[in-house]
Amino acid sequence: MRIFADENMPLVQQFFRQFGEVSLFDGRNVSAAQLQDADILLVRSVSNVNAQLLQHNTKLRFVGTATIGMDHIDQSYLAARNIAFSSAPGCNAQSVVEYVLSSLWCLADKYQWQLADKTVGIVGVGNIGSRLAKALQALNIKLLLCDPLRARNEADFNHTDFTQLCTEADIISFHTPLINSGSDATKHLLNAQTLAQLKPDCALINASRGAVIDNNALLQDLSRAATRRAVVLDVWEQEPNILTALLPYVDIATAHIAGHSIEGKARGTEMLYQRCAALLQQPLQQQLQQLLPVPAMEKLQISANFGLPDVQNLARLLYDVRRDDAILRHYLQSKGFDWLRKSYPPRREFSSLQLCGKVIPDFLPQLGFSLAQ
Ligand SMILES: NC(=O)C1=CN([C@@H]2O[C@H](COP(=O)(O)OP(=O)(O)OC[C@H]3O[C@@H](n4cnc5c(N)ncnc54)[C@H](O)[C@@H]3O)[C@@H](O)[C@H]2O)C=CC1
Ligand SMILES: O=C(O)C(=O)[C@H](O)COP(=O)(O)O
Repeated sequence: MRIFADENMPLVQQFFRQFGEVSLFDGRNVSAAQLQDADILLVRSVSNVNAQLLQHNTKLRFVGTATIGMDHIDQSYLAARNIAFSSAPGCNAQSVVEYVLSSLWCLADKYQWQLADKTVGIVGVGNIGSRLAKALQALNIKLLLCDPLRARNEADFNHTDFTQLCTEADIISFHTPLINSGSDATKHLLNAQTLAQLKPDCALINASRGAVIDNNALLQDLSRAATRRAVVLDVWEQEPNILTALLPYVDIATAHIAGHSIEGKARGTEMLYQRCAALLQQPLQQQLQQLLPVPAMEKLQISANFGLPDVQNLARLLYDVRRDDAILRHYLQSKGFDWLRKSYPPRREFSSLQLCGKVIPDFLPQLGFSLAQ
């Protein structure tokens, strides 16, 4: 069995060698000729899997993307060819939540906000959006939730229409898939018209897909003297060739790494491994927990005096998004966007640090911290 995998897929050898020979490729530049012998194809978001890429391959049985987003996969084409497909739903959801939390804390420091006075609008309340909502509730932050699909299917879902959310939110965080057309399209959901409806100081966070915000319209908006909004962008239109004119206006700019915690990426590989094992009717020989590196900090003692104001310091032990903003601003021009992603420095999730103490406040597990056994 021949397995072809993106070179940026951690632990792929360890998981997949059980099924056969693993060959690695550069996901952004992979060609149809390279993949003609693949039985199993494992990609990340930078490879468009479609008729053109698979034109020379007649034996492919499985395509897996170690990502949540699937906008790079032509699923109808795979179904028509009877090729099994899987994404990795939720694999890096916690990583994105921690990115957004770190961004909020950085903005709160920079602009001296009291986050408890802010109303955060979450657009797209799936795996990431609902975890984020739980974390923000733990921090006593007011929420508006917008998810028309959930509103249609769940009678008790407290939905706020996007237009209303635009006028009422102090901060908006986007967590939708990229949907190009139809009544729930998210492409350019935030455009010149909807940007004009926002409060002049409404902050924006986009860690979903770049094209959910019309980047040219955003540039126009941010260039206006009347606009005073804080902006966090992890994703950009036309990656890797991003609109660099936005950078001076953006408070936190990162290279599509919100989901790139060690756990988030490796969980994606493991989910595809489990799916493949089921498809090939093979036993599971590997488990992520055994393959993850030991974290630099394993345990921390919490005293009875630990309170909500201490959470930010605790979280910063593990991740501060300003590191990634600084790396982008320093290296984007000389090394490029894809280099920033490929050379991403290690980041562990909150759960890697086990908290010990007689009384652990409820808000800590709600934020994703784990308790010592
Ligand atoms: N920056 C990064 O590193 C990462 C980005 N992502 C992006 O985040 C997206 C969301 O991830 P998950 O929460 O795991 O996906 P999910 O599929 O669990 O949830 C997406 C939610 O968006 C809702 N939705 C769809 N259309 C909508 C619309 N027009 N308005 C409002 N809500 C809408 C859906 O009903 C669903 O509840 C992914 O599709 C991916 O594009 C995901 C992981 C990492
Ligand atoms: O899961 C997703 O969707 C993402 O956007 C990933 O976190 C980043 O995807 P890659 O480009 O690393 O595949």
